[in-house]
Amino acid sequence: MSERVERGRGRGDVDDYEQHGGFPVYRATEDDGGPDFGRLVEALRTIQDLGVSTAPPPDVVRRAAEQAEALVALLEPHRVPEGQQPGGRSMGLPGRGSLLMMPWTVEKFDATGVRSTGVFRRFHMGGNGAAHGGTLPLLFDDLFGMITHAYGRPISRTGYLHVNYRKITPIDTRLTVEGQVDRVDGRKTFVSARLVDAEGTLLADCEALMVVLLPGQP
Ligand SMILES: CCCCCCCC(=O)SCCNC(=O)CCNC(=O)[C@H](O)C(C)(C)COP(=O)(O)OP(=O)(O)OC[C@H]1O[C@@H](n2cnc3c(N)ncnc32)[C@H](O)[C@@H]1OP(=O)(O)O
Repeated sequence: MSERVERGRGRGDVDDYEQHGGFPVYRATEDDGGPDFGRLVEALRTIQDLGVSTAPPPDVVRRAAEQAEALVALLEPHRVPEGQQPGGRSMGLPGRGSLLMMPWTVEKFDATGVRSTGVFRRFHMGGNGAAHGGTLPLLFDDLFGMITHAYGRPISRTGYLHVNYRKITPIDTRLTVEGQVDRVDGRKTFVSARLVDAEGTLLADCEALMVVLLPGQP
């Protein structure tokens, strides 16, 4: 991905990252967390699934709480500042190894657009087997960040994001999201994307405005 980062630069209005605002460009790696980081993240996601889909007896709850607290104690001494943790920067892992982002896999990443596939998991569920409505903007917003970056635009933030929920988005079902830059107007980058199932049925579409940050803007 660092290669992609380099390739993306220079196409925007400002190719010097010192000249505009926003967060620093963090170095992205394939396996910054080492060979077991993917296992850890996947186990933590499964714990999130189990946390919302099990009803264990009290003694199991007590033991699970003790083990969870032991894991917290193990990891706690290793906190690092933003940009130094592998979570969110491990480009070889689903969702870049982030517990916040959808654990999806990027299939296409270039200036013509970005495509990603994956499933909404049990812990993403809102009700009746459907993904929570708030998880779709997260999926689209993260995709738009990648699209903007792949297009070579300077660091931008989302000005607005409009989702049309066309059909129920099922959990535990492989889906595809794909989008692209539609138009650039000064600091404004207009982007759009579609979420479809394996048959190509449109589940949701989204359009958004990404605004290039000015120097000093956070
Ligand atoms: C390349 C890496 C990509 C990373 C992607 C990260 C994705 C994210 O999730 S970011 C988090 C969510 N977003 C935020 O927190 C943003 C919070 N808002 C802000 O910081 C500011 O409002 C910001 C920077 C977007 C715009 O503020 P400001 O710099 O004052 O710009 P402003 O002059 O108001 O707007 C610039 C242009 O955009 C337009 N615009 C801005 N917001 C909107 C909006 N909501 N609707 C319509 N137009 C808008 C303005 O009309 C203006 O247009 P024009 O140049 O034609 O007059």
